[in-house]
Amino acid sequence: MSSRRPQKPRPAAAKQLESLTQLMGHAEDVKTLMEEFAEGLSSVNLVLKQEIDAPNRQSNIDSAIQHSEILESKVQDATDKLALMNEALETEWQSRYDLEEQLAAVILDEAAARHASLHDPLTGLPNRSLFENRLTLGLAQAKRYDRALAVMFLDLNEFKQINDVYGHDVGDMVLQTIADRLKETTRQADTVSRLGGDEFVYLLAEFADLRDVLRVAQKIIQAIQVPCQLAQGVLVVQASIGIAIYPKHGDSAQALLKSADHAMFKAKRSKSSYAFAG
Ligand SMILES: Nc1nc2c(ncn2[C@@H]2O[C@H](COP(=O)(O)OP(=O)(O)OP(=O)(O)O)[C@@H](O)[C@H]2O)c(=O)[nH]1
Repeated sequence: MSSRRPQKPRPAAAKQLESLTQLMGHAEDVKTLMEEFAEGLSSVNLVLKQEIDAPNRQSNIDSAIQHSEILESKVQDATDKLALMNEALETEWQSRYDLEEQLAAVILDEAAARHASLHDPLTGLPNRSLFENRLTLGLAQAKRYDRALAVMFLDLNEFKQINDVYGHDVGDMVLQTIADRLKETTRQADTVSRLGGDEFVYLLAEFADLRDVLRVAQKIIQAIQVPCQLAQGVLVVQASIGIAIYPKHGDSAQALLKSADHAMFKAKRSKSSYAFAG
């Protein structure tokens, strides 16, 4: 799991704001120059109009030309400033684009880190932490609406042998196959999680009565027993399930998990596929 803290884009944003403020200053300069230019041009036009009947024609023309040259240089100055502004604006756009990309990457990183902190890397199933959150939430709802809730603790039988005989990689593949089947048998309101090793837990938030819970347990048992077709051969895996019901077998997340775990051992000892707590 990555623990890298995402970079905050704040200093870059402050810099961008400063540059934009400078740009506004430039824009004001250019606006003033343009206003001066328009004013100057109309005064030159006025001089040229008056020139038609003027007694000192030559000196008036000289002064108008001089005035016009000054204006030309001001226009050149404004044009240069505009070019600078364009350049600065392009830089700002590029920097805005970079910041947006940076921000998108930070958001993706955060989402990936959050997902990794709540899921099992081998199977992609919710991990213990996410399961406990959902169980606590489910319990709060069950208490509020006076409903029952079931926790099923599931442990594969003789899984160690698979590792020992076929190797750890094959063991991993079996765990992934079982996890995929468990996902398929889980309804949207329910949660299945891998606690670690060959242990999985189920949270059943909605069911009418115990027969419903048993039906789910049997569905899980059957799904697990479907032979795993691997390059190394065909493997049949079996599981033992312990079932605890709120409020009968516990009224906290820890108490229910503990009761379901004990029931799973009871099932294992009696070689049954499942057993209820108590
Ligand atoms: N391949 C693989 N094996 C794992 C992983 N995590 C734990 N294990 C192994 O899973 C096995 C779990 O064995 P246990 O549940 O104790 O024993 P078991 O053989 O299933 O026996 P019973 O539960 O009594 O039927 C151990 O050998 C662990 O080393 C994993 O991520 N991958």
